[in-house]
Amino acid sequence: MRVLVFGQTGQVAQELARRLPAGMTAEFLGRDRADLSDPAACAAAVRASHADAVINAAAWTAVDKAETDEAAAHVVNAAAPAAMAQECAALGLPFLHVSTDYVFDGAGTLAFRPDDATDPQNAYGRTKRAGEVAINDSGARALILRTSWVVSAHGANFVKTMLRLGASRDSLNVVADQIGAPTPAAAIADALFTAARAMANGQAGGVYHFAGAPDISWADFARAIMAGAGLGCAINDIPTSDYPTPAKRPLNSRLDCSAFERDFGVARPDWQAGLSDILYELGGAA
Ligand SMILES: NC(=O)C1=CN([C@@H]2O[C@H](COP(=O)(O)OP(=O)(O)OC[C@H]3O[C@@H](n4cnc5c(N)ncnc54)[C@H](O)[C@@H]3O)[C@@H](O)[C@H]2O)C=CC1
Repeated sequence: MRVLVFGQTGQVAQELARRLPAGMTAEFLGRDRADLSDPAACAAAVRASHADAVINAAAWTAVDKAETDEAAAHVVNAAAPAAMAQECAALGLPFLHVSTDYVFDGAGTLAFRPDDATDPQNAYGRTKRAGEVAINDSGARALILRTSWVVSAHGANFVKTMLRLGASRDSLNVVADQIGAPTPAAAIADALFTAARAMANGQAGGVYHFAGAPDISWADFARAIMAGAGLGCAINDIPTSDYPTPAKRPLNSRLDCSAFERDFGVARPDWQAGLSDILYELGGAA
């Protein structure tokens, strides 16, 4: 089975490259070969690929920057995936796309289910939601996998930020009223491959949630990182209101992942084990 992947240097794309299952080959398109600012070029890349399935692991992920450049983020997060999906529909290929908890408003304390009403609270979330809608409208057999708080040993993410700051500070203030789930990029890669194979064998797609377990606050996650890395940096709980950012973040990022486990047999990954693997890879484990 041959898979075309948009993305090469991102967290999920790198784990897809490292975790390619036996019996699958994959071609990875970095920005140099497929710029998502050019949707027609993305459609052409799908057409030229002769793949059995297409995975989009590339996205505009600069959440705060999207506030001031929403039009450009929209092209990358909505118009380009729409073009990919339309081409997949024309060719009869399964299309797998990664989306985000930020499509929800973050209200309440219950876990969001895939069919709950969306109401993004920031520009990034609006562009990602627009991508979902366009993919659904494309007629492609598509799987939209919403995830949250992606972490890995590469790229920019919360684990690496905490390790950098924790090495030089005695204490850090971290928001304690945003609850969600760290999700190892490695687990997302495995989930995408499982779903791609199932869909190539005829299984239907849909909108699914996939996030690590258990749910936790950013502050408690920071404590787990410091403990795992053997750093003595103390974490002080602060409310979101004490850490203003250009883009509003949802307080409740809990995702109900039961449908993905039911339909694809993949349970929520244990982020604590994933964190240990990341710290080991970075050489920072105690
Ligand atoms: N990072 C996170 O915490 C979360 C990420 N997601 C979603 O997960 C997916 C994967 O995210 P990550 O791997 O963490 O992101 P990342 O930021 O590590 O990687 C994004 C990739 O997209 C590429 N890219 C950006 N603009 C491009 C363009 N114009 N043309 C071609 N490539 C372009 C980047 O070069 C990079 O390789 C994305 O769809 C993202 O929206 C969802 C929830 C949380």
